[in-house]
Amino acid sequence: MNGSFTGSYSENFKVAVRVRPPVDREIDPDHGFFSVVRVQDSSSMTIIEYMGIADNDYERELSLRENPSLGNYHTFTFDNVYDQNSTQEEVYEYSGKPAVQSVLEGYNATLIAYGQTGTGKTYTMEGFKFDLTDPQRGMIPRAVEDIFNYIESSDSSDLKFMVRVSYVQIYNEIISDLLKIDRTSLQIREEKKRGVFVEGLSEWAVRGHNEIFALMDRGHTLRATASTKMNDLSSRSHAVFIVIVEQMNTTDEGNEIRVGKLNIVDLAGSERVRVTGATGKRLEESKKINQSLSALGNVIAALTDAKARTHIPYRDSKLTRLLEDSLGGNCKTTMLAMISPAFDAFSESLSTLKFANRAKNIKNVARINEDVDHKALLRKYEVELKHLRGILEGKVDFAPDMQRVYELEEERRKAEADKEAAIEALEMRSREYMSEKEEKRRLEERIRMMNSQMLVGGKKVEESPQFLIALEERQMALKQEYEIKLQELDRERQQIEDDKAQIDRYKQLLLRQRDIMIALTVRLNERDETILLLQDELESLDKLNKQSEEALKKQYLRNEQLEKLLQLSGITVPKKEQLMFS
Ligand SMILES: Nc1ncnc2c1ncn2[C@@H]1O[C@H](COP(=O)(O)OP(=O)(O)OP(=O)(O)O)[C@@H](O)[C@H]1O
Repeated sequence: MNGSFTGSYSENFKVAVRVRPPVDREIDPDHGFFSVVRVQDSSSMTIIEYMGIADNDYERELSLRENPSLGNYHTFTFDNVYDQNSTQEEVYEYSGKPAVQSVLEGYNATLIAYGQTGTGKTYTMEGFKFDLTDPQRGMIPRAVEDIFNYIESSDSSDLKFMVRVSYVQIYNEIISDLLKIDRTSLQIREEKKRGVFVEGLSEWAVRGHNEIFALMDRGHTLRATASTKMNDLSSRSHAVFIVIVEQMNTTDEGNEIRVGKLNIVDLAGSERVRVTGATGKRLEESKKINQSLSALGNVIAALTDAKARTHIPYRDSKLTRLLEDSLGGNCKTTMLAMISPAFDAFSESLSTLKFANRAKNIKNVARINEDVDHKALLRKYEVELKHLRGILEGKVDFAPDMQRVYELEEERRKAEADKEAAIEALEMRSREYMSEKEEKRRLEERIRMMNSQMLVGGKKVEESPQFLIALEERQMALKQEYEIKLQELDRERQQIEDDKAQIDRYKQLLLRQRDIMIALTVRLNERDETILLLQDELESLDKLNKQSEEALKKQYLRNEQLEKLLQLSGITVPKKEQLMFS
């Protein structure tokens, strides 16, 4: 890889801290707010650890004023420290703009937002809406605006640009593409020329900020969809928005290509790691966030170890692997650590500051990525264009096929129209998303206002008429809900009883049938016995009959012998019939 080295090492890894203003829940309605953070100037700050016994912010403040030795004062210096009054514009100007400028010069640059949940990572990175007129817009809209302003202001026809974006998420150690729903379980690869990259991650060529905002909107929607399915996914995943700016400068010596890459990293809230009592899926999520953030801590510890360790454990998590170039590699990185100024968040804030303090010692070596890859898209397009021009010129010289030219022109117009329609649809979705976001913000604002009004009234919220009415309404609604539930239960009970009665009827029927069967069986047995008796009787009668016949036969033979004897003796024997009729 060609490229010139730039800046001192420390200039390539910057750490900034932003202290957000207190939010309503951190403000005492009677005494106001007392910050545990003192910002001395634009690069140093102190966080005060209270060692006394006072148990509320007001008394703590008084006792510290009376006896400052009750405080343990932790002082830090960073490249930039932003206090609660600093504006989005200031934060971008000092911590975002230099990264964008580096990208336009062909460097890799990364902005990492780190901190406890609710400390302002999203506010700093995105703001409320992607609107170029909103003063509260964050780093991303401002960076995108700057990139396209730069491109538009370059009036040299020798300079050509191509901007591509990707949006990737790491959730439970699984990498997925937020701009292509079907691309999940992606793998990280490393090539000598390209450095570390996600294989198969979609890249979208964009022509203006609206197209980028539409794509971000799309990524948000995908994250949100997953969030409903997978229970609060968005705040429990790390997300990286990637903007690649390729520029080709045509000079007499040939084409010079520079490829700058901007990674905007929104880490999962660091305090989530401590979720206790979580079970099942949430416990798994917490463990994975814990693992990846402690892997990040280990990489930073290894990179900043005075003994100059050679092994840096990038491969311990997907997050550190993905950020390998940004942490100790070829990149200009800025870590923005966010903290709350409230006493309640003291220990989280102190650990964030210690983490950021260690990160200050990371040394990156950044190079301009010149002609990083012969497959750089701009170069490819240029070669293709040259080839097509050659063909066209050849055709014009010989036989111009005007019909084909018209067809091609028509195709081009159609493709252009399709693209416009797609862009319009994306813009519309972006607007819808923004207005939803705005609506949500307005509602939150109203709730905040109502809460503060109720407190200003000097009454406890629980005693206010609005609260009592709302309570009564809620009770009524609950009562109705229970009544409906009771009716449903009653219906179910009735149904069960009906079913039971039906089963009883079947049971009776079966019992009756069983009795009939038994009676029939008894009768059949009796009949069988009668048949057997009759058979026995018949057999003995047959026997008797046979005996009689035998006796008769014998008698008959004796009679015949007697008759013969009588005849021989001359005695006439009357016939049987004669005897019978005489
Ligand atoms: N500098 C600031 N000025 C005004 N309001 C701020 C600032 N920073 C944060 N806030 C407000 O504090 C609240 C929490 O901020 P935000 O949602 O950006 O936190 P987060 O760190 O991204 O939280 P999470 O990790 O849950 O996404 C929001 O209402 C936001 O508007």
